[in-house]
Amino acid sequence: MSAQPARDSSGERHMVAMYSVLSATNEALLYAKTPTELFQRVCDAAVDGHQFLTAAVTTPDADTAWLRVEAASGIAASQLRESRISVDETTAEGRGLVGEAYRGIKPAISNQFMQDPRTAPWHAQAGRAGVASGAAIPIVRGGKAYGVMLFYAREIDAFGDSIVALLERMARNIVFALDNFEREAERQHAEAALRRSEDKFRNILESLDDAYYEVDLKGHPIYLNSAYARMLGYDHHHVAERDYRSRQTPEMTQVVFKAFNEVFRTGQSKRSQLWEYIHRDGSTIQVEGSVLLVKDEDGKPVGFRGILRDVTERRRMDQALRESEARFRAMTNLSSDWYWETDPETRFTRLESRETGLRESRNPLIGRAIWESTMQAHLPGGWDDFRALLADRQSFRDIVMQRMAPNKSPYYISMSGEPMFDSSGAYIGYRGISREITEQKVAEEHIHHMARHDSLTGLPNRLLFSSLLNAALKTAARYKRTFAVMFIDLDRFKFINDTLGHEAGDTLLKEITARFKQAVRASDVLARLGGDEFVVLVQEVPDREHAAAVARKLLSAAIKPIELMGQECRVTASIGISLFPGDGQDEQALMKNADSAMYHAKEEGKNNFQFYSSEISSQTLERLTLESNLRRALERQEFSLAYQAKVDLKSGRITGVEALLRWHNAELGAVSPATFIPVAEETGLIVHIGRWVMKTACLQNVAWQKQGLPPINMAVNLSVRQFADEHLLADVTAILAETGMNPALLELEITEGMIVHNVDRAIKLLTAIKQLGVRLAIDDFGTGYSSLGQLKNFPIDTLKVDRSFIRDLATDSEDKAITSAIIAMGKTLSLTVVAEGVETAEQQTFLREQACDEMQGYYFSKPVAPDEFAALLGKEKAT
Ligand SMILES: Nc1nc2c(ncn2[C@@H]2O[C@@H]3COP(=O)(O)O[C@H]4[C@@H](O)[C@H](n5cnc6c(=O)[nH]c(N)nc65)O[C@@H]4COP(=O)(O)O[C@H]3[C@H]2O)c(=O)[nH]1
Repeated sequence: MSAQPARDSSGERHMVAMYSVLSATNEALLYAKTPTELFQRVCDAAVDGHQFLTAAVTTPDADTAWLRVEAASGIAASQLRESRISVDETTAEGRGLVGEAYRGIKPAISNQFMQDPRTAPWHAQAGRAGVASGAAIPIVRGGKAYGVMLFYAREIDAFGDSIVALLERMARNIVFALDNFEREAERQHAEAALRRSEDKFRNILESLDDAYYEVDLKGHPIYLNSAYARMLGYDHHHVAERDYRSRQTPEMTQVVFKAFNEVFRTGQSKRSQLWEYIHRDGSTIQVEGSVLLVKDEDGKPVGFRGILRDVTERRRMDQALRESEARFRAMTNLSSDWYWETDPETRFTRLESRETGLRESRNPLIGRAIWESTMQAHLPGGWDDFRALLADRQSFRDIVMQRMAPNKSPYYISMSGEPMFDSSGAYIGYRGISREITEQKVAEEHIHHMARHDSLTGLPNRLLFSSLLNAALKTAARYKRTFAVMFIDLDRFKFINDTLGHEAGDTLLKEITARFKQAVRASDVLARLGGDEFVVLVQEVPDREHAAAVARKLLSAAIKPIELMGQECRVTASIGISLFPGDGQDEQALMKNADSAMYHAKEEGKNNFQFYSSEISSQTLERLTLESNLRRALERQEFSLAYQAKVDLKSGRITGVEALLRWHNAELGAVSPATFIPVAEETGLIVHIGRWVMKTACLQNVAWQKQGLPPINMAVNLSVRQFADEHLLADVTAILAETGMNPALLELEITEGMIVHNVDRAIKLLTAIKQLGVRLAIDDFGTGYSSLGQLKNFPIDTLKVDRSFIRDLATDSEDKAITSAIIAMGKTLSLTVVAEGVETAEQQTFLREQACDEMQGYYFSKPVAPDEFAALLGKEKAT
């Protein structure tokens, strides 16, 4: 239905009023904050100018099609709120102005409301309110009716075309305002969402451990998170004040600038850049950084953003790890040890060494446990013991493992290890080092063998013999068996050794060893106790005759001729036998008794064997007592020196003195040197004793001179063992220095036997002694094998003619001849000739006639105590 024409008379007045309504509604549009407020203000404005009785804005309920009054103003407002209006065409309430306008999307006008059948349902109500005409104007949005504005006027024909057009404009303005509200709501919504997302984003950035930055194209900070400030040691406020360049070295700034520049140019992000920053405390921190180009909506670059991670500690740890790894590697490279690690099942996972791996090839052990190799563990229970130890997670040190190398030589390693646990304390395997110790082991075994064997003959030594004897004792005692211990001493060995030299002696010992071995059974034990002493443990000896048979075999083995240094020699043996159990129940008794039986055999003329008997032991005891006392004589200060003068045969004046050793023992009394010197020789004690003699004699000589006595030569005897001692020269030198003795006054007496073999050594040693300024004399000359001709090779000063030639000078013409010859030859060699053991005037006269230089003997003086000798010398000085 179209609007009926409004009355002309009131038309203009209406239009003016309508314009003011329109401007009022426009104002409402400006100020209203919500659609409801807007609707109310529009309705108020429409009613305010009394243009309309009532104005309302309605919207249909989408579900029920009933209209909801959003806002209403004017006198019929309250009725309107209560009245039922629908947009449903099928109902009477839906066919009114509002329903029509809504559905038709155009104004529905009723200028004679009370007569209009469309508005019938509301006539009663309208009549009470004085409604004469009505207009429903749709509020059209997006081509659809959003709602309907309803106007009532008190006049008929109130809604002419121009009024309706204005109302339609009003509706459009409302729509504009609604759109604005919606846009604003959307904007606010978007803004809130943005704010929420920004907050979220910022929260995330703030909770980061890594530094986050956003800078503009000039590098000025736009946003830096707090981790950024923390990383550099500043508070948040400070760090934002300055750009990154102030916290970097100029060189680093260049590096960073280049990276940013490249990102700017290429648009490509950069990651894992390694930069350095200067921390607030001045230290340098290492940072791994990324740069991304930030663009605006138009794709124009506006800045950069990225993450910075402080990797100082990580890199320091990496570096430390690398260094420690390098150190470890250098160590394994330097040492010959292997470093190894295993998994929890003790299978090797790592094996490192200078050569990497085991000796023969690569690492056959990787992936295997050590007991899966060909190695054997040197543990009492073998690998079981080792596995038990590992199961207990015990550390172990220097466990020796062994196997045969392909060439059948033994191969040893020593292994040390400890369990490994991870950071949670869980066991993860073993680690340790191993080293090859084959050489050491072989050497140890060699030493072990050497410690138990004699190096010259390869026979068991005293130590090994002792343990074998003890083992034999146990078995024999348990099984009631008998055995014999035989002590064997070679009779002429010392002589051969002294005259033909050590080499000959060694050859002899080896030969005798071979023969003795043949003479006994394999089950018997032959050992060398030292020197020329052997011992045999003869197993299963049922009676004395059996033992005697073995002894006889040994004797005949010894006596067979042997060629030494081109000479045929013979040695004999003396054998002493003790029997188990009759002659002793233990090692000590059996050995001691066999030893004394052996001495008895010697006394019985050598080259025989003797069984132990209680009678012989007393004699042996004597020697043993002597020996044991002698061993303690030095420390007990039982030695002294006697001094025997040497006299010039022409002038009769004392020219020198010989120091002679005396031993006085509390138990044994005065023991003659002829008795104890050989024992001291045999036992080697003579070396210490001889040193003591030389030192005491020198001190005495110096003391006499200090007493004002004239300086005289001091002769000291050297023994075979002393001469053979490699320290002799050093000893003489040291004694001279210690005592302050004039070397020219010292004369060392040696015997021929000492120098005839190993002539080269003797010449060298004697020459060296001479170079000290010390004189040398040949003692007991004439008894040995040396000829005078040989003597000229030695740097000798004095020749002492042996006492045995002097003794019988008066009666023995041969001795006379020999003595004269020795004196004459000595003279031609410019040696001082001294005659020993001069006891009578005849002897003296003879010697003087032969132009012998000096004499020594009881005739002038016996060996005397130092004081006595000093008196003798003092007396002479006085004359
Ligand atoms: N019958 C007789 N004998 C006389 C006469 N004049 C001296 N004697 C003795 O002859 C020995 C001389 O010493 P020797 O030939 O070197 O013989 C020494 C020497 O070989 C050795 N001896 C003594 N003292 C030492 C020493 O300090 N070191 C070494 N290695 N041997 C020593 O012991 C041997 C014996 O020494 P002693 O008993 O002191 O015997 C001394 C001395 O007392 C005499 O007129 N008639």
